[in-house]
Amino acid sequence: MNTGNQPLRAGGLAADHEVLWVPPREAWARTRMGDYLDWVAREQGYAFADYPELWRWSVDDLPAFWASIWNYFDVPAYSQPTAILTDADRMPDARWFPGARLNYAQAVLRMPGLADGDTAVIAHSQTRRPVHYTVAELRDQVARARRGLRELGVGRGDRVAAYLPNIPETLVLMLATASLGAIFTSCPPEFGARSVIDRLGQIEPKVLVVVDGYRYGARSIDRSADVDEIRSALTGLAHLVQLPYLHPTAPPMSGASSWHELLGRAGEFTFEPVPFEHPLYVLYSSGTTGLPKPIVHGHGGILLEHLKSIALHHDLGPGDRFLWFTTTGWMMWNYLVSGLAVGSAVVLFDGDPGYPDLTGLWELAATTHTSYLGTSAPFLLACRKSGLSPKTAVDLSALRGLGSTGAPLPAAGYRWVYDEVAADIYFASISGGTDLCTAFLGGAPLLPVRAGVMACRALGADVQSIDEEGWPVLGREGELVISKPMPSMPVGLWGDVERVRYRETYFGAIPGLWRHGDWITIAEDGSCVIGGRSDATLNRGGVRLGTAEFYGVVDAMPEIRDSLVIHLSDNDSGADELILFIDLEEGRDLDLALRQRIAARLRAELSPRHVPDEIHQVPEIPRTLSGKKLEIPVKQILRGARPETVTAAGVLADAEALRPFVELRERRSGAAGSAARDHRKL
Ligand SMILES: CC(=O)CC(=O)O
Repeated sequence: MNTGNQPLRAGGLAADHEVLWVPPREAWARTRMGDYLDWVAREQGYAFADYPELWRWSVDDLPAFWASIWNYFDVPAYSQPTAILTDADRMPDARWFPGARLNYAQAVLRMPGLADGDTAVIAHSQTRRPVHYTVAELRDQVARARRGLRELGVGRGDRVAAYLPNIPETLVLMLATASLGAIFTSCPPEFGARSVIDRLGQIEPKVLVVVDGYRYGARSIDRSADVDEIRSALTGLAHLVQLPYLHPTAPPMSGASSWHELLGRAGEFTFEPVPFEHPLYVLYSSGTTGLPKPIVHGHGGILLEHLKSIALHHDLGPGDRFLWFTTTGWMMWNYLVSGLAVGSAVVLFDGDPGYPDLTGLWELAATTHTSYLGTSAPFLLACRKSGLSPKTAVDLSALRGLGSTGAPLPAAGYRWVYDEVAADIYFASISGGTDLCTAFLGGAPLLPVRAGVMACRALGADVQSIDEEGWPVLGREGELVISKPMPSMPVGLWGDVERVRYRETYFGAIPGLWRHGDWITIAEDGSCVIGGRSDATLNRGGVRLGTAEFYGVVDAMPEIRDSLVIHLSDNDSGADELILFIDLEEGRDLDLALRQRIAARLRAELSPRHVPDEIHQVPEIPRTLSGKKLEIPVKQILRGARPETVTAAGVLADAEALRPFVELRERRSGAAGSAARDHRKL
């Protein structure tokens, strides 16, 4: 066992990625992962020399590993499990912790290591003044909301929905709902009525809690008309509760009761004991067609996964302040809430992180003494592009960790973090998603950080890269699969009683393996790089090109704010076109010189195959609300699909962003279009 006196083993690391941070010698003694390793050695007799050994055990002996997580975190339970995992080899029918009865909300509100008067929630908003809850206040609010919901008739299995932003009331509502064994779901108020109805209409909530509107940067957005439309569309809705947010003194709309009434009476701080797989919340994953997929997550799976991930991988615990910039429409919100379960205070933010400029989010981290800040790759890259230096702009002395997700972060983004945020920070780009409500790739505080590389696969996550024939491969790109069950795999899809859709969605392509839809390269040492979505592949002349490496080169050019690349191919006609779209910085134009510079860069840094056939300037790259580029919808539009059929409502950050692609398709398909195409050809 490594006692912390010897340097950690770094053998086998991908040598072509420079090391930007090395864990300090005392990392083992000081981090929660080190503490857990000591505990596993002491209590279970397993001694591991380093992270790779620990990871190997965590996936080879799933029952022993997950039992250790249950015991190390001393999960509060009403009844203990009779087994840890049954039918492990029959994914997706594996069963976790049969016999256990617990409640996620109880475990979260335990807030270990914190006293009643300690800070539990700090919330900043562009709509109202900051709000602060102590541990005792948060518990009291949840108990009140629980009583209010019960008096509205909410019980086990009922659905409670929020059309609320990332504010303490949403967190209180979620925990109160879970405490009753009812099922929570949320849509952020950026979603218009159609998007909300598409989601909530599928799960028929009994209670809906809404805001009247909100401020985003300098803009006020009133949502009363949307609330009216949503209310009329939700047939099973028994109660509408309104939180006065944009207009704090206005009475609730007709037919609605107020949030203050809901919380009017003190309640008991109690919890409904539920089985491990009892539904906790429904998240939505938007495909390119049809309604958003309603993914049901369970109490026990989410609790265990988040305890492991937030405490061991992010190294968070009592005394920490955890801020991840997210809305209530992204799984990172649910992840953030679980920060309380490890004893960290959570910092909530509702508004535009780039308002009045990109310093905004860093300033928030500074004023709230945030110790771990999470954000997205597009945000970090935008900060880099703008020449921002957070370490000189604000006091980040409390910051120990920084996280990024939403898209792969290229090496230049990592370098910027260490140059301009802090040289001694533990940084991790993480990857996972809504379907597992976690990150299964990321960092570990005992591993070095290398530019452009995720340091490891998460504990308990048997992530593999497989080739075309299904063999696991190392050191070359393959399809990302998870080959063994994880407790936070969905307990089902809403309404899919026979689990037909569930099987088809995740296990249909490769029976017995969870196919995630990404390309991944895993190195000998377990570090990994995501190469882009496997369904958005650029496959030129039979050679596969990852979108992530493409963006790494193009987005690094100072003239380019953002980019999107697609590959159009057609076996019948023999078409094989690589088309690049770029959004240029203010005052820049796509002239011949810039086209040639882009081509030269791609040729030199990647290969001649990466040089696009066409480059088009667009006013904006279409992205989802959580920052993901919409490559597939763009490809489908260029192939002739109508925009409303390629994205579900509410997916796009800006619905107008698809228009230029429709226009391009029209130009390309018309006679005038061919002339224009020739003109634009690189
Ligand atoms: C953890 C994640 O993978 C978050 C996301 O990008 O959706």
